[in-house]
Amino acid sequence: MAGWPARELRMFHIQTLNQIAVCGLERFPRERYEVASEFSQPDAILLRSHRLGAEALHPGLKAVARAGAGVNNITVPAFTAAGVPVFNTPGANANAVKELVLAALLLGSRGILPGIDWVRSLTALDEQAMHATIEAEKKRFRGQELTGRTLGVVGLGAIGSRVAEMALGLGMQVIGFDPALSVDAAWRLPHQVRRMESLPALMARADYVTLHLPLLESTRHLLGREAFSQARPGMRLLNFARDGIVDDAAALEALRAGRLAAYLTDFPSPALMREPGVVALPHLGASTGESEENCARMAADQLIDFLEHGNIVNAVNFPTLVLERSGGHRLAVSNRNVPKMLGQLLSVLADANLNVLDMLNRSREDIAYNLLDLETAPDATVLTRLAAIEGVVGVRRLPPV
Ligand SMILES: NC(=O)c1ccc[n+]([C@@H]2O[C@H](COP(=O)([O-])OP(=O)(O)OC[C@H]3O[C@@H](n4cnc5c(N)ncnc54)[C@H](O)[C@@H]3O)[C@@H](O)[C@H]2O)c1
Ligand SMILES: O=C(O)[C@H](O)COP(=O)(O)O
Repeated sequence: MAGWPARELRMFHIQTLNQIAVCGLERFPRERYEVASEFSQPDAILLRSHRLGAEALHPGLKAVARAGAGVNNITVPAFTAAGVPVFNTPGANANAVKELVLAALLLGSRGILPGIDWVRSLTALDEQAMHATIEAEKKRFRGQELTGRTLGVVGLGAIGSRVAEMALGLGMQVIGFDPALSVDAAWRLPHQVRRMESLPALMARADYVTLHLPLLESTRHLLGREAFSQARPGMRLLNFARDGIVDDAAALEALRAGRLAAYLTDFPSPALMREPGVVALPHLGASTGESEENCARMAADQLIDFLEHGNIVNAVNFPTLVLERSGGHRLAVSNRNVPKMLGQLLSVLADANLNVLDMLNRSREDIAYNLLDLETAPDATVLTRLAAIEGVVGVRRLPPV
C-alpha cells in the first residue's frame, strides 16, 4: 500500500437509511467497513423505500444501493450527473411479490375477506344456529374460479414473468404487454404467454390485470380513465407495482360504474380506503424474511465489488462493466458520454508516463464509465488533471488488491 494516500486508506463508511437485513450488513468485512445510520459523509448509502434526493450528495459519496427493485424514491438523475451509480437488486424480491399476487388473485375472486368478517359477527349464536345461518347465507359470498380465465400481465420483467408462469400453472390463459422487454426477460418468459401489441388490446381481453412495471414519468397514471374505459366489465385489477401508476380517482369511478369488480393494491390512499371492492395492503410485496435477506445480500455484494474494484453490476443509471483484477493500480473514471473523452484521459496518463495494462470503457445514455489498470501508481497530480477534464464527473483510485 506504499504511496497510498492515508485519506483513501480509511474505512469505507456505509450509511443505512432503512432497516436492512443483518445477513446483508454482515457481508461488509469489519476490517474495511463501518456500517451505521448516522454518518454525515458516507462513502455509500444503502436503503429501501427511504426518499433520497440531491441533498445527500457530497464529494465523497461513491454509490447508492437500493435493496429492492423500485428506484422511484431516489432522484436518480442528480446522482448520475454527479457520477454516482445507483444500484438495485433485480429479481431478489420477485418470488415474494409473486406469492402475494397469488393471494390477491384469490382474494379478488372469492368471498374470503367479507366471509371472514361476517363469520366473526356471528359470535352471539350457539353452534346449531351458527351452522344453520352459515348454510343459509353462504351464497352471499359466492365467487369465481381462476382456471380458464385470462390474466393480463403489464410488465414482463423479473416479477411479471414469475407471475405469468404461476398463472399458467393455475390453468389461466396469460397475455402480456411490455413495450421495453429486454432480451433476457424474453428468454425467461414461458412460451404460452401471448404478447399484446398495446395496453388497450390487453385491457379488452383480460379478466384480471396485474401490474409489474416501474413508476416512471411515462407510466404515471397509465391506468387512468382511458384505460379503464377499455376494460372488460367486471375486471379485477392488481397493483403490486407502485402508487402513481394507477389514477386512484379513475379507479374509484371504474369501481362505482362496475367496470372494475375489485381493486387489490399494495398502495392504500385515503380516497380508496373505504370503498367496497378495494383490498389495500400496507406495501407488503417484498416483506418476507427471505426477500429482505436476498435483497440485502445482493445490494451489499454489489456495493463491495464497486467500492473495492470499481465493477458495476445492476446499476440503474450506469453501464454494466466488470474487469477482472490482474494486478496493477486501478482507476475508475466517469464522464459525460461525449466524443474525445477517452483520448483525453489516455493523454493525461501518457503525459505522466503511466502504462495502461488493461482497460474497459462502456457507456449508457448520457454517462460513460472507464476502468483503467496501470502498471504504476498514479499520483495526486494525475488524479487532479483527470478530474479537471471538461466532462469528467468522477475520478477514483481503487484500493490495491
Ligand atoms: N409491492 C412491492 O413491494 C414491490 C416489490 C418489488 C417490486 N415492486 C415494483 O414492481 C416493479 C417491477 O419490478 P421487477 O423486479 O419486475 O422489475 P423489472 O425491471 O425486472 O421489470 C419491469 C418490466 O416493466 C417493463 N415496462 C417498462 N415500462 C413499461 C410500460 N409502459 N408498460 C409495460 N411494461 C413496461 C420493463 O420493460 C420491464 O420488463 C418495480 O419497479 C417496483 O416498482 C413492488
Ligand atoms: O420496489 C421494491 O423493491 C418494493 O417496493 C419493496 O420496497 P421495500 O423494500 O420498502 O419493502
